[in-house]
This record gives sequence, C-alpha cells and structure tokens, in this order.
Amino acid sequence: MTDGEWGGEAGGVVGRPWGEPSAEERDPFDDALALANGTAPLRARPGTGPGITTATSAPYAAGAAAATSSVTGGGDAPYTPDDPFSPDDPAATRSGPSRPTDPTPHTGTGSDPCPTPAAVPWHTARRLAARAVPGAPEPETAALGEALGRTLAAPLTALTDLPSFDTSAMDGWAVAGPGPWRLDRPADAPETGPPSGILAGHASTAALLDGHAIPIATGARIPSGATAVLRSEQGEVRELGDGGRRLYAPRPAPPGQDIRPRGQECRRGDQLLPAGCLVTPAVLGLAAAAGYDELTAYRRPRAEVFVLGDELLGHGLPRDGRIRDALGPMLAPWLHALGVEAAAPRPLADDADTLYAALAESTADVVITTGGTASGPVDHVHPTLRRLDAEVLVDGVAVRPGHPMLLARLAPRRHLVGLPGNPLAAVSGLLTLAEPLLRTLAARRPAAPYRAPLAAAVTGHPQDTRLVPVAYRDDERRGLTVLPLRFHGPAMLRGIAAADALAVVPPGGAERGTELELLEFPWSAGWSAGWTPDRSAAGSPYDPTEATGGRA
Ligand SMILES: Nc1nc2c(c(=O)[nH]1)N[C@H]1C(S)=C(S)[C@@H](COP(=O)(O)OP(=O)(O)OC[C@H]3O[C@@H](n4cnc5c(N)ncnc54)[C@H](O)[C@@H]3O)O[C@H]1N2
Ligand code: MOO
Repeated sequence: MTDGEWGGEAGGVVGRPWGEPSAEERDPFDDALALANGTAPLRARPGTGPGITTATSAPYAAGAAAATSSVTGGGDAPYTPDDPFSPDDPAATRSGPSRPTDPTPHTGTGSDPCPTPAAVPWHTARRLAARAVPGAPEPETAALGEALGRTLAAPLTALTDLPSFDTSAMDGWAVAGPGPWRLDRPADAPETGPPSGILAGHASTAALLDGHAIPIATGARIPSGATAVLRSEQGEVRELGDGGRRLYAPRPAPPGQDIRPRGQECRRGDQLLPAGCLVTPAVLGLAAAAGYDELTAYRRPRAEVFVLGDELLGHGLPRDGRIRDALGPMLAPWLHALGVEAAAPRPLADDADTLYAALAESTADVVITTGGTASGPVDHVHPTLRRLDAEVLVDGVAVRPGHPMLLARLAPRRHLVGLPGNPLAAVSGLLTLAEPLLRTLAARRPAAPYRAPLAAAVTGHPQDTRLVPVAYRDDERRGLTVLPLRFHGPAMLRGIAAADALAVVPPGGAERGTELELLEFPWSAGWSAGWTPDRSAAGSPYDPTEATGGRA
C-alpha cells in the first residue's frame, strides 16, 4: 500500500499515546480512528501545518490507543455515507492502532498505567483457543430430539437393512412373470369399489402366483413371487367375461423394475457415519431410518454470557446517552447455532465485585463477557481475572476489529473469553477465540477451510489481520466471489447483518480476485440475508461503488 491510499497527506499527527513516530511510521488507522470517534482525521492538509492537538496520553489508558483528539478549524461532523471525501465509509474503518509489542504481562489497574502484552497474530490466537482444552468431555447418550448439533462419539452403524424389506418404488401393480397378468383382489379388499391393494405399512401378504398381479402402493412390501412393479400409468385393466380382470402393459416389465431391494442402501452393521460427525437434521433422519432412538454423542459445551455495561438498555430507544444492548440478543442464538448450551445472557452492572462474584460462581465451561476488556475506568475484566488468579492465555490479538479480545483459564476445564464491547469487535472475538475453543469442547472438527476470490479490492491494516463482512456474489467469469460490504466499523452491525461470511484480510490488504480465507456463519449455508445484487440500492451494504472496503 502507498501513503496515497491512506490519503497521502504526510504529517499532521502530533501525538500518540505511546510515542511520537514520524509521519512515515504513523499508523494510518489513527485517521480512521478519529473519524470513527466522530472527531476528525489526525492529519492536516498539505501546507497547512499541524493544526491538530491530540492528547499525548489518555487519562486512564494503559499504553493503548484511542487517544482523544480535537481539531482546530472544525472537522467534528459525523461521517455521512454520501460524503464525496469518504471513498469508503472511513468512520467504519478502524479502532485504535496496534498495541506496542511489549510482552510484559499486563499487571496494571485502571489508575496504574502499565505496558500491554504483545498482540498475538490472528491465526496463532485461533490455534491457541482451539488447544486451550485437551478435548471434549465424556460422551453421553442423547435422545434423538436432544442430539441436534452435537458430535457423534461413536460411529453410526446401521441397526437394520435399509430398506428393511423389498419395497415398491411406485404406485401400480406387483406382477409375477411376463404379462398379461390376472389381477388378484387382495384378500383384505372390500367387496365393492376398486381394490386398494397392498398398502405401505401392511404386514406380509400371500405369495403372488406366476402370471398374476396385485395392486400395490409406493413403500409397500413386495409380495413373495412378484418379479416387478408396473406403474399405474403404464398398465391397463380390462374386464374379463368371467367377471375377472386382466392387466395389460404395452412393454414388458423386466425383473426388478421399480423394486427397491432390501439392503439397497445399507446392510445391518454397515457404518453409515464415523464418530466425529456433526449431528445435522439429515443425520437425525438417517439415524431414525436406521433404527436409532438415541445417539452416543458428546455433551454440548455450556456457556454463560455476561453483558457488561451500565449504559446498556434491554428495550426501547437509546436515550440519555444510553444505548441498546446489541450483544445479548445476538450471542445466545449464535452460540446455539454453534451447538452450545447457553442460557439467556445476564446483564451485569459495571462493578468489579459483581463481576468477580459472577465469574467465581459460574460453573459454565466457557464464560463469555462482553465489554470491559480495555483499560477504561469501569473496564473490570483484567483486574477481576487477576483477582481470580486466572491464567491469561491470550491478551490482545493482532486483528481489526476486536484487538482487545482475551482468553483466560479460570480453572482446568473452565475458560473465559472476553469480547470487546464494540459489537463487530465482539463478533470478531467470538469467531477468533470462542468458536475454536467451543469447537474443541464439542469435539467438532475444525471448519473446512473455505476460500473465494474477492469481487473488489480490500485495503489491509499494515500489521494486523482484518476481518471484513462479505457477501457471496456470482460472477460470470470467476464463479462464486465475495463482495466486501460497507458498514464494517467496530461499532457497526449493518455490514455483518447483510453478510454471508467474514473474509480474513491479511496485513497489507488484498487485490480484487485474490482468494481469501472465509469464516462462515453457522447459518450461512441455509439462511440468506435476503439481499440480491440487483437490489443493491445506493447506500445499501451491497452498493458496488462503495465495495472496496477502503481503509478498514
Ligand atoms: N485507551 C484505550 N481505549 C480503548 C482501546 C485501547 O486500546 N486503548 N481500544 C478500543 C477498542 S479497539 C475497543 S473494541 C474498545 C473495547 O472496549 P471494552 O471491551 O472495554 O468495551 P466497553 O468500553 O465496555 O465498550 C466499548 C463500546 O462498545 C459499546 N458496547 C459495549 N457493550 C455493548 C453491547 N452489549 N451492545 C452494544 N454496544 C456495546 C459501549 O457502549 C462502547 O461504546 O475499547 C476501545 N478503547
Ligand atoms: O474498536 Mo476495537 O478494534 O473494535 O476492537
């Protein structure tokens, strides 16, 4: 990337919390951060000199970003999507710059500035999370109705042949030998009306003699002696002079025609699926067909979600500086879709003792907190982890958004994932740390790596991975591509709500056509956001003119 791509205006940054790099060194995300904060770019127009004053240290920051800034000469206007000077919603682009790479453990408190540890590379963080636990808990027996989303702990072995008897594949007649056939009346047929014949679910009937036929329904057991099934539309019944009836067919009915032979799909004892398979609705269907009432599966991991923030409202419109909790309603169903047992998220007051008590009392495999991961005056997650003597495994990840996310071990098999409060940053933390950890706990296989080419270039962070909401789009030449969406700022959900996946953008960005790793959502295979490219009205997340991802 060139400076020009970041705006091209060198200079103008007069202060950063951890030092004062030269114009060349400065993290271009400062500009976006300022815009995201609704202030102004931390840069000056060429020739105007540094007309910006920036706090050199935040009042309670511990060597991190988010410096407050003010600008002489205005610039406080909030971002508007139609701003011609905003090639790609810069307000969405970023939060703070990368943290310094001091590996010293974080030991400070809100009032005690301290060095922050190095942010872990994104792929490393995912691996650490996946390996934080040795594996899944003991398998258990689960009724079919309880097994959806679990992982099979034992192979699914057929308890019966499928089909378990020779079965008619069509409505028509079971026939024995070459036609025409004398049409038998089923033994249990009523005296009047057309004979219904052998119905599905009926017990065995008498053998069919050579040259005879009998009406039969799809799914009914083939009588012994029958050689084929003649479809109802392929036969003609004629009355005989003696009161009997005869069945004619224009073509011969070769042996086996329209008969599903017993064991065609499997024999009893055949392995249908190996251990380790995810129990999907289709697996439940197969298990039921194969004779199962219950499955041997791993228990679902149990998660508890604590939503921190006195500013959060549970209902109604934002008011008096307070906002709606966007994470509570999102996280529980997201966890359910990942096969996790999660109760309704619990809002917790911004109070250290309250958080301590909640974490100390929780028995969940994984506690997920939202907010409070940074070093603000009421950010209690780090101090509480120290108070609990928890082992911090990941403290900050080199990913945008979401870099303050963390993973800690509360007890040998109990973990905490701290999600940042900014909603898209929280999703980033969920997919980076919580999902791999929960996957291991649920004995699910790692998601199959999935890649697709970009429909438009995406700008990268200089050092960190970016996770960018993308939507699938069919391209005549390239086939399936992914279109980066707008509204991908750390505090925004509009982009991800219209997305099919998060694209993993390497540091430095990616050109159009580059194949990127994708993190799919647990519902994206079957759910659609309901948008189509031709509905991409200006301003929508699909608006192609805004699709480059810009400086995020
Ligand atoms: N001095 C520094 N300040 C901040 C840094 C930093 O490195 N140094 N990082 C910034 C980044 S990046 C993020 S992300 C946030 C993370 O902050 P916290 O995890 O402590 O979260 P909060 O401060 O509690 O909230 C941040 C933001 O998100 C809103 N929020 C919180 N919970 C919810 C929710 N359930 N639904 C909707 N919105 C929520 C909250 O109101 C704040 O606006 O820290 C930056 N600061
Ligand atoms: O604003 Mo932060 O980067 O979202 O995690």
